[in-house]
Amino acid sequence: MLHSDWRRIVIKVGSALISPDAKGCSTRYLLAIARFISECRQQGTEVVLVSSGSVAAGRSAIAFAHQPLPINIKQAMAAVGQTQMMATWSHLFDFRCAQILLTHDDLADRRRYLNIDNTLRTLLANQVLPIVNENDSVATAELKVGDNDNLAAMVAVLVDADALLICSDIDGLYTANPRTVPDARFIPRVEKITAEIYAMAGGSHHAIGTGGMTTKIQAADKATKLGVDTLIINGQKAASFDALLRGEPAGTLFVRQQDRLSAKKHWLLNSLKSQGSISLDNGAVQALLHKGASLLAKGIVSVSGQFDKGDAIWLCDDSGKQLAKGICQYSATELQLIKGLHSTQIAQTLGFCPSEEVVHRDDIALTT
Ligand SMILES: Nc1ncnc2c1ncn2[C@@H]1O[C@H](COP(=O)(O)OP(=O)(O)O)[C@@H](O)[C@H]1O
Ligand SMILES: N[C@@H](CCC(=O)OP(=O)(O)O)C(=O)O
Repeated sequence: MLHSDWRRIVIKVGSALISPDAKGCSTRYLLAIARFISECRQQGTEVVLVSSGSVAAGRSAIAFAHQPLPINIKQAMAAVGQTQMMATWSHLFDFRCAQILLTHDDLADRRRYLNIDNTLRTLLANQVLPIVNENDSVATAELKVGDNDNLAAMVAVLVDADALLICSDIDGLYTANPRTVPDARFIPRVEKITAEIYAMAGGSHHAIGTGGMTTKIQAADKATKLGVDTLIINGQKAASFDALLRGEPAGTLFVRQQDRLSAKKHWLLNSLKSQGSISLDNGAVQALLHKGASLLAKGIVSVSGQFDKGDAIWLCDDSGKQLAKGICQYSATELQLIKGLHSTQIAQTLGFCPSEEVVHRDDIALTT
């Protein structure tokens, strides 16, 4: 049985597993990974896949002999390889897959961040497997996250994942790159990511990987700070997945620094500045405080301040007491129009309905 705390996981698969010979996609390693993903879903764990490999898979289609590859060549390769990569994954599953291509800008812009969050939640709720990659064909160097290890960590935080599994071509973290330092020792568990841990990491040994161990440690750093356990495992060995499915350790575990929910609550309450507030009727207050429910338009009595979709706002009772802070799916202007309405009336009033919830339960932190 998979780790019982893992209700939602993000699995990142590196280029070396998708395209081991850098000549199109191969199922050599993907079969075992696909079987693992299917098994996780059968056990009730939701999965988001972050898949590299578009550049590696499209490499043979675009003529270019020199290294490093210029950006326009990589973009053309990615445009060819992305469709091949998606087709390869889709053939390995008997459920639907969805493609999500992101740039750094999409994650930095609050409005787009929320849209991605809503899309991913909707896909998961409909048992579709989201397959995320960087939008390599359009993103310029300045717009790029740059590597899928960091992208996967951002996605793991975005979807409130319990764990991030980084599947690579090596068993996990060693004290130095074992391909160049033969007596490097394997590290099964990292309690805290320090400068010493960063110093162990070297780059990739092959031309198709991006970042090597450095970007994996950066990813683990980002994710564990926000309550996401991070594992680096060898995706070339089916035994790694069998061990995880039996609830046994595999690879290198970077232990999360604090509970995921308290990390998010801390971030919401202390890092996000509130841009406005809404007051709620008694029914909404009770649902918020005692049922852990999302906030619907029906329970909103009044709106104050000028805030935009994606801003943090205070949720107050009718005396103005601040009960919780949350990320609002609508602007203040839109809320003025839909306050007190049933969710089914939102679309006919605004002409659109990005979300039935005004503030989703995952985006609410109670003050007490
Ligand atoms: N300290 C280290 N421990 C393990 N691997 C390391 C270390 N430093 C560098 N590496 C290299 O990182 C590689 C994995 O990163 P990378 O090639 O980018 O893979 P991926 O395509 O899976 O992202 C390993 O194959 C290894 O050559
Ligand atoms: N987005 C790129 C992959 C970037 C990347 O981080 O690659 P890797 O180090 O193999 O995970 C692609 O699809 O080719």
